[in-house]
Amino acid sequence: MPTKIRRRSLEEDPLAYICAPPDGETEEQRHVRVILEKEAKQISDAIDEQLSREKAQEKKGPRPVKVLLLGQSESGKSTTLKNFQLMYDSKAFRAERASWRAIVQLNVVRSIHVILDVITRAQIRRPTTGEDVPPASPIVDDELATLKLRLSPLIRVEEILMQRLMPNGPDKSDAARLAQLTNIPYSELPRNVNREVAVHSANPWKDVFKRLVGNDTESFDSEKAIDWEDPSDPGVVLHALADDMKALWSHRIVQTLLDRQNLRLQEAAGFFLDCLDEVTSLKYMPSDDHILRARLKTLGVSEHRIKMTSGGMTGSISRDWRIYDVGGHRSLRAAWAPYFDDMHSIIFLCPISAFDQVLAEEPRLNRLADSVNLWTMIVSHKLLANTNIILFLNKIDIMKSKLESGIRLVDYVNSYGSRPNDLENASNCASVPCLSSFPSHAVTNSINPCLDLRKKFAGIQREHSPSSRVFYCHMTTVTDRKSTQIILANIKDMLMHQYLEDASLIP
Ligand SMILES: Nc1nc2c(ncn2[C@@H]2O[C@H](COP(=O)(O)OP(=O)(O)OP(=O)(O)O)[C@@H](O)[C@H]2O)c(=O)[nH]1
Ligand SMILES: [Mg+2]
Repeated sequence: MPTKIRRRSLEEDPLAYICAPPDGETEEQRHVRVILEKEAKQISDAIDEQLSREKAQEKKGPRPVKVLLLGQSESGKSTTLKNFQLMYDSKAFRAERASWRAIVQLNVVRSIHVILDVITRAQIRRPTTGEDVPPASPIVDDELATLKLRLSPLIRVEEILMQRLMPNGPDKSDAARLAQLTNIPYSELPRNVNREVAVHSANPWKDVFKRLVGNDTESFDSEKAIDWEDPSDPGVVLHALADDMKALWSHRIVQTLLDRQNLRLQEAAGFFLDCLDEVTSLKYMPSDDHILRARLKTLGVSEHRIKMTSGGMTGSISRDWRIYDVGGHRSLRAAWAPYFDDMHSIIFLCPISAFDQVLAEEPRLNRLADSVNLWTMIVSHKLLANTNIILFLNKIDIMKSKLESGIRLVDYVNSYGSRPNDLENASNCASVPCLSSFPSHAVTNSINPCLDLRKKFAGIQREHSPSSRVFYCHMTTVTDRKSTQIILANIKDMLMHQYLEDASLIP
């Protein structure tokens, strides 16, 4: 029996609104949610304790500059952190290169599994009776069926990679959460479609991958870190299956099937099928760009310490920075709040290209609408009243290619009207109703989100901030190193300057 739960409004309690249970929650779902919330509360209390210990410690020296990355899942938070590391802690970034090789390999296997699932569905729906299958639906021929069979060793590759990544098995709490959200037992979720690779922040990143790189912690340069002679290295199987994977990806029927299902794999996170020659080569080592494009979901909150130096008229100054990367999945957002106190700056990422998508964890909620709800919650939060807010309207590259391919904004954003379907117009469109007023259960066609995103987000910030504050907005593609590094360098200098001003070191 669905239980009616009164939704608290954004004005009453923004955080409760954002974390509110989905409409029509059943008793069983409520039971699982209550257990998970209890777990989350315990974690949150432990974080509070840890933070107050750290604060006591910090009083002994100069305060570090603290930056919190926020935004929904797949908005680009971890990718922004990677850019920071690449620029200012390149030794640590290099040390992780061998580990990212495994993630890229997992990403490749995942994309292939998505295709194999599509083929399986097409085979099941073979039009023997003709019911509910369009007459022009492509039939999986023998060649494709054989290719599918030949690629079955990839299941073993995935298992080996997952075992190395998570020697203690998948994170059960995440499994429970995902199962609860989809109503399908976790063990029965389609392989690789919903089972995203995720590593909990409690597992230190490098420790997880020591298993891949061996015990020599000093051998940071990746060539030496990998045992190239290891016959069980997943790279060997991937190399052997490279031609079959390429044949599958370029197969006419596969492309038609993907098209029919509106599956735009090229725009999905962790897409590497267009460079299979490179990523399946025997001595493959991911480039910086591949690392930025690799997808690994974040669970929990991880803290990254980087020493930053800023030069100026008064000489150069070094400070410790703490950058916090959080998981953006809906069930993980309750862990954000303990970090709000004492934060210098928030970088909030909104993937604007997601205007035509819904949240994986709440399929009735448009992703742009979710970002706007989150944004409203963040800017109106009292604990963040004096925190700088930097907004990244991210994934501009995907936005551009979507608009160019004819995906019509008007189909998702009613207020866009008959304006031309291009990026410039999309980002300059004015006169739009307040996004936060549209119902969260609305499906894309009936919502009325604004298209003047810059103006709209800035307007919400002005309207909802408890007091006036520093606010910057950038249109970003954080997988693009060059443009992102310019933006991050500016942010670093701005925050350092402000830090010194606050400490009265600059008049
Ligand atoms: N094309 C493109 N891909 C991007 C961009 N920003 C991020 N991505 C990719 O999107 C995927 C998700 O990015 P992440 O940084 O892992 O997202 P996140 O916000 O940390 O997600 P969670 O950890 O689930 O909260 C990765 O594969 C990134 O490479 C962008 O501007 N353009
Ligand atoms: Mg992340």
